[in-house]
Amino acid sequence: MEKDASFLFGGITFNRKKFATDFDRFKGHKTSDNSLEKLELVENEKSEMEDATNTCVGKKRKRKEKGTVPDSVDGFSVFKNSKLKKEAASEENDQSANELLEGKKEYHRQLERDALFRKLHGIHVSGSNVPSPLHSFAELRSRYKCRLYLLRNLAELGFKEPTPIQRQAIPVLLSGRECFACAPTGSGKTFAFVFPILVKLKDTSNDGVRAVILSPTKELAAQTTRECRKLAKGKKFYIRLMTKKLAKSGDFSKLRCDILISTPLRLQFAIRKGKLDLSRVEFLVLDESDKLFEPGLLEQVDFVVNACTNPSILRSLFSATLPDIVEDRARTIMHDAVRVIIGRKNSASETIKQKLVFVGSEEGKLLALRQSFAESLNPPVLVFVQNKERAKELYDELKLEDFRADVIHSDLSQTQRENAVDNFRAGKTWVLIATDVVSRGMDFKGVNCVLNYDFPDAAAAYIHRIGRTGRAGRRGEAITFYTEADIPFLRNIANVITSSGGEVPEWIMSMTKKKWKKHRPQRETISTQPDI
Ligand SMILES: Nc1ncnc2c1ncn2[C@@H]1O[C@H](COP(=O)(O)OP(=O)(O)OP(=O)(O)O)[C@@H](O)[C@H]1O
Repeated sequence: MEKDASFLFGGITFNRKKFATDFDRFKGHKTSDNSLEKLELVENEKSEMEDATNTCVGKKRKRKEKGTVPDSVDGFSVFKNSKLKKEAASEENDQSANELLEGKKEYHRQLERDALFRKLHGIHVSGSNVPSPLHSFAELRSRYKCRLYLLRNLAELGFKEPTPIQRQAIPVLLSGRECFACAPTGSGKTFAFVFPILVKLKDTSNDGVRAVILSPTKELAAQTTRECRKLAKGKKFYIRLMTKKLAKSGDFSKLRCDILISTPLRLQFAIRKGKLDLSRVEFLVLDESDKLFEPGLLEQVDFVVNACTNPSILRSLFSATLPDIVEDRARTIMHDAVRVIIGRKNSASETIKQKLVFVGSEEGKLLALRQSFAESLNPPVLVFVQNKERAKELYDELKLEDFRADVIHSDLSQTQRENAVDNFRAGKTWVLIATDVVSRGMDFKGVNCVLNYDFPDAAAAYIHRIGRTGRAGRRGEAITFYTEADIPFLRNIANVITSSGGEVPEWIMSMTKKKWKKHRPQRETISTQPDI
């Protein structure tokens, strides 16, 4: 983390009023935090009352002892009535005390039920007053008065029940709490932050941009925009993707926009041009937050965060990998945020079968790749290499073969990149050679295999790359080639494999863990052509 991160999110305070929605759901329900407060309040009042009664009784006793208080006398109703009233009041007190006690017990029973339910779904939370997880999408209506169109859209998308991250992060955000969340790749994080935004914004308005979603890449920003529109279907919201053209010449003072999805650079550019006011932004999502916190993007992100000056803004951080340093930073600035971790932090999805393959040297890789494709090519396959030069080289080697290869990297035009993604999605391309430009967040449905032709430069990169397969509960396969030069870094990947239920040879596990600095060795050119 760079030093300048210190002012990231500075000056924003948590608005306690935001608890109101979640408290509301407990109205008439004995388990609310609010009712707990009430309980405590009334209990205090009750004990004060008891003290007062005791004092009275004491005084009465004393007076009685002194013989100054007459017993009730027939015909003197004033004494009789006051005694009856006292008895009735004390009965009422007893009754409400019992009810309150029962309410308190029920509140604790609810906490236990929540804990059990979270355990069942691998949900780990920390923070105060964490709202109960969702048991079903239908609860969104009863608890948060979510509009019917949203539930209809979820049903149309074929979503039967919330994923674990959705079960917990949606209530957190809908309760007006900030959130940092870490959940495996392909586990539905996108809807976990898009859904609350749509519920809370209710309708389109003329107020300007009210929600901003930051994504580290243009591809991911475009995908999130599409997902957002899918969920908002049937409702007139202005959901815009920040394109190059919009950033350059869009006049946001004249353009309706409720939700804006952008990369940090484009957003920074538009703000600097003075045509974009983010002072009314109510929701700011940093998707793939650990990537956004990396040097290079951090300054731009910081700029955007500082432009969102609404004091009651709700910020949230989502990623499949949440390094301690990012979490620590988030903790110091998001004081009342809820932390939601699904499964084990920084681990891969358990639906991916992971395999390490020793290929000796760089030369061995092409051979191993061809052999692997010849034995069992199960398209679509995503092949990751270290950089764009190597992506071009590998593509040159494979383009003439009959497994319909294509390539995507940052040197291609936006249209070429979009075409590469679309063709792969449509099944026209079987093998897509890629750099890390598509390693995060991209939801290519049905990728059967991810092949790390070049060893990833960090454990987080590994988790995101292989996370392009095995999504939304489907099975997937991940193969990672390693050479002699990669061996010192094997242990870090091996840890990811074992923590998601996979097996690795004992000798790898007995290696010492390398303090991971980005492992980007100089690799030999990919070519079977003889050197001239
Ligand atoms: N409740 C649900 N039931 C079934 N499928 C769902 C549900 N929610 C989301 N999905 C689907 O799961 C897939 C993965 O979702 P998404 O892209 O949000 O994952 P993610 O957690 O953001 O992954 P990554 O970490 O790679 O960005 C998508 O195809 C999405 O449509």
